Amino acid sequence: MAESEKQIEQKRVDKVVQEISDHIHRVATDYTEARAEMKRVQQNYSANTSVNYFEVDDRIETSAELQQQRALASRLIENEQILRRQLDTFHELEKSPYFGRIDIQDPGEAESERLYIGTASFTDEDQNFLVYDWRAPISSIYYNGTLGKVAYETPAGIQQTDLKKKRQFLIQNGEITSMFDTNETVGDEMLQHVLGEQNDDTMQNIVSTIQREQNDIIRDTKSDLLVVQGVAGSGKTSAILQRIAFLLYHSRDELEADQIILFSPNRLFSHYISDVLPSLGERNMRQVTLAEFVNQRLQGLTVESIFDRYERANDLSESQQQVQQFKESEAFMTAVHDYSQTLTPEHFNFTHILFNGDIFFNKRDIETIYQSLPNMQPAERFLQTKNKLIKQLKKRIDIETDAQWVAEEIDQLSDEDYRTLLGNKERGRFQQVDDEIHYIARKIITKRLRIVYDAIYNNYFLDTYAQYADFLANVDHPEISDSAWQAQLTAYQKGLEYHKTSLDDVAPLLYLRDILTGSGQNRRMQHLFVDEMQDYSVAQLLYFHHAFPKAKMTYLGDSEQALYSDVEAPDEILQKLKDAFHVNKARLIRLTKSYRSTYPITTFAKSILPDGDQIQAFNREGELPKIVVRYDEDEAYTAVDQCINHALKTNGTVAILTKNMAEAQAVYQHLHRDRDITLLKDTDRTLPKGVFVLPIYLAKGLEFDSVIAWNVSQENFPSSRDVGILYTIASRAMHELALISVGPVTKLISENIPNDVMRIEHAFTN
Ligand SMILES: Nc1ncnc2c1ncn2[C@@H]1O[C@H](COP(=O)(O)OP(=O)(O)OP(=O)(O)O)[C@@H](O)[C@H]1O
Repeated sequence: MAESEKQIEQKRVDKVVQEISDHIHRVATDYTEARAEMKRVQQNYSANTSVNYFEVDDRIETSAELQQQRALASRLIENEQILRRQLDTFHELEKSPYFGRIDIQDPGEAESERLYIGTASFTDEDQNFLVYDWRAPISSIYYNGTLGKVAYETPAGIQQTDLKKKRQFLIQNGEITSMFDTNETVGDEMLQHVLGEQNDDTMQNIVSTIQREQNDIIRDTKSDLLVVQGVAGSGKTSAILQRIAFLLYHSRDELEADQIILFSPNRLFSHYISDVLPSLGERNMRQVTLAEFVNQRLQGLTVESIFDRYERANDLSESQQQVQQFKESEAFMTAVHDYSQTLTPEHFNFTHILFNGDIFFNKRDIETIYQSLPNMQPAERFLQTKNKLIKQLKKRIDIETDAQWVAEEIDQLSDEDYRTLLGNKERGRFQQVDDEIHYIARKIITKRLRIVYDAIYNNYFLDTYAQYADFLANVDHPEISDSAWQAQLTAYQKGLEYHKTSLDDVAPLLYLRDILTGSGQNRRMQHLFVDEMQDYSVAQLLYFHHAFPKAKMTYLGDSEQALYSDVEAPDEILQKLKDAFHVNKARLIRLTKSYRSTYPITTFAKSILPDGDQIQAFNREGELPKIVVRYDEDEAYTAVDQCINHALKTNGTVAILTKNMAEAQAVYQHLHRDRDITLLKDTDRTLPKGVFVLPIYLAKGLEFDSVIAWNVSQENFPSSRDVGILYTIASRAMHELALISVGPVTKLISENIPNDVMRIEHAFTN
C-alpha cells in the first residue's frame, strides 16, 4: 500500500488519539471530583453512625438522615464506577483507537462515507462519530460483507448500502504497525499476526478479527436455543464472550451482567477468560462450575466431581455404565416428573421438625395438613402446608409468652439488650406495661425458635433424599436387570450414610426436590451459557433449563472432545435438546476452521479423528509434531526433560498433559527436583508461567504455547473410546507439540496418522 496512504491514516490516528487524550483529561477531572465528593459523604456518614443514641427522637431523626446519606453514597459510588470504567475504556482506545475502516455509499448519495470501527464508540465535541463501537448495527458490515452491495440490520429494519472499501489496521501505542485492504470478511494477514503471538495468562478479545461464522453466533438475538458445535480451537469460547459483550450492548436497558450465567469446565478456565469482558468495557457475567453449582444447592452433602467420575470411569462394570446412562437421560428426568405428579400424600417422606432434640412438629401432623389440602400442583400444596406450619408456629409463640423461662429471661436482660429488642418501638409508649412485656417476650421466643422457622422456610420437613430413594425403588428400569438396579439403590443409600452422592444422581434429585417443594428456580437469569456442553449429561442440561426457566440458552461444544461420554453427531444433539426443552427457535451453528494451532499441529490432531477431514486448519507455519518412543519409563522421563528444554527456547508456557491425576503426580515426582515445575490441581485458579503438569480434564478449554503429551502408548490409549482424550490433548497446543510414549505408540496414532505429518524419534515396533 502506498506510503502516503499510510501517512494519511496515521495523521487521522494522531488526531483521534489527541481528542481521546483531551477527553480523558476531562473525565479524569470529573472522576477526581466524584471521588472527593464520595469521600466527603462517607466521612459524614461514618461520623453520624458513631453518634450515641440516648434519646429516641434523636435516633429516629438520625436514621432518616442516615438513610438519605446512604442513598446518596450509593449513587455517588455508581457514578464513580461509571467514570472509572469510562476512563479504562478511553485509555485502551488511546493506545489503539480502532482496527477497521469501511467506506460505504448509501443509495442516492453522491459520495461515500468513511467509518472507523473500534472496541468502543468515541465522538468529538459535536457528537460526530470518530470511532464506531464494533457492536453498532453498521459495524456488522465490517464482519459480514464482502465488497459490493450489502445489507445490515438496524432497529428500524434492514438497510442497504454499497461497501466500497474495507481496511484493517493494527495500531499499537498510537502507531499504525500494519494496515491492509481486504475483500474478505476479515483478511488472513491480520489473523496470522495475532495467532502467531505467544499465549498470555488470560484470553484476549478477538473483536478486530472476528470471522463471519463467529459473527453469526455473536449477533444472534433471536434463538431461544443456540447450539454451537465447533472443532477444537475454532473460537467457540471467544465467540461466546464477544456474544455476551454484544448482548449487553444490544439490550443495555434490560440486561445486567449478573443476569447472564456461564457454566465453565473448571476454575482455571474461569480465571483464564476473566479479562475478556473488562477489556471490552463490560462487567463479567456470573461464572460457575458444575461442582460449585451443585454443592451450593446440596449443602451438607459431598457430591462426586466430574473429575472423580472421570478418574473412576474405567472401574465401572457394564451394568453400572448402563445405570449411569439411564440416570443421565431425558427419560429418567421425565420419570422423575411423572413420579412427582402421581405421588399421594401418604407417600411423602415428611420428617419431624425438631427443637432442642424434641419433636416440635410431628411428621404425622405435617402429613395431615398436606392431606387436608385440595388436590393441586405439589409445589402449591407444599407452599400452603408451609404457610400453615408458620401460622401454627406463630400460635405456639403466643402461647409460650406466658412461660416461666421467658419471664426469667426478661428479668435478666440488661438495659441495652432490652432496648435492642424493642427496636423501633418506643419505650413507655405501649398502652399497658403488660403489652410491652408481651412484645419483648414474643421477640425472645421468636429469636429462640428461629431455628424452627428456618427449618420450615428451607423445607427441611421433607426428606428429599429418602423421597428420591423411594423414586429409585419404584421407577421402571427397562433394559437394566433388577439386581443391577437394586445394587445402585444400595450404593445410593450407603453413600448417604457418609453424606456423599454420585454425580449422576444430582440432577434428578434436585429436580425432584424442586418440583415437590416449588424451590430452586431463578427467573431473573436471562441468558444461560454452557461451554464444553459435551461434558454434561442431558439430565444436567435439563435441570439447568428448569433452574433458569426464563433464560435463553447458548450451548457450545465439540462432540469430538468428549472426555466423559461417547461422541454424538451435532444434529442429533440439537434434535435431542430441542425435544427435551420444547423450544421453538433452535439453531445450530457449526465452526469447522481451527485457529489455535499451527497447520502441522491441526493436521496431526484431525488425523486422530475418524471424520477429521471436515476440520480446516488455519495456515500458520510451525514444526511437525514429534513422537518420542521410549521402552523404559526412566528414559521416557529423560525425553520429557529434553522436550521441555527444546520448548522453552521459543515458548513461554509448556504444559505436560496426562490422562489422569495419578500420571500427573508421577511426572511431577520425577521432574520437580531438577527443574521448576508446577503440578496443577482442581482447586487451582490461576496458571503459572513456565512448565506445569496437569491431567487433561483440567486443561479443558485452555491452550498452551507448547504441549508435551505424556505416555501415548497403546497400553495407555488402548481403545477407540480414548480418541476424544487424545484429540483434546493434541489440540491444546498452539505452536509446538511433542508426544511421549512408553512402549509401542497407541494404534490411534500409528494406524491413523500418515508418517509425513509427524516426526518419529523411534521406529514403531507394533
Ligand atoms: N477470529 C479470531 N481472531 C483471532 N483469534 C481467534 C479467532 N478465533 C479464535 N481465535 C483464537 O483461537 C484460539 C482458540 O479459540 P477458543 O479457545 O475460543 O476456541 P474453542 O473453540 O473454544 O476451543 P476448544 O474447544 O478447543 O477449547 C484462541 O487463542 C483464540 O483467541
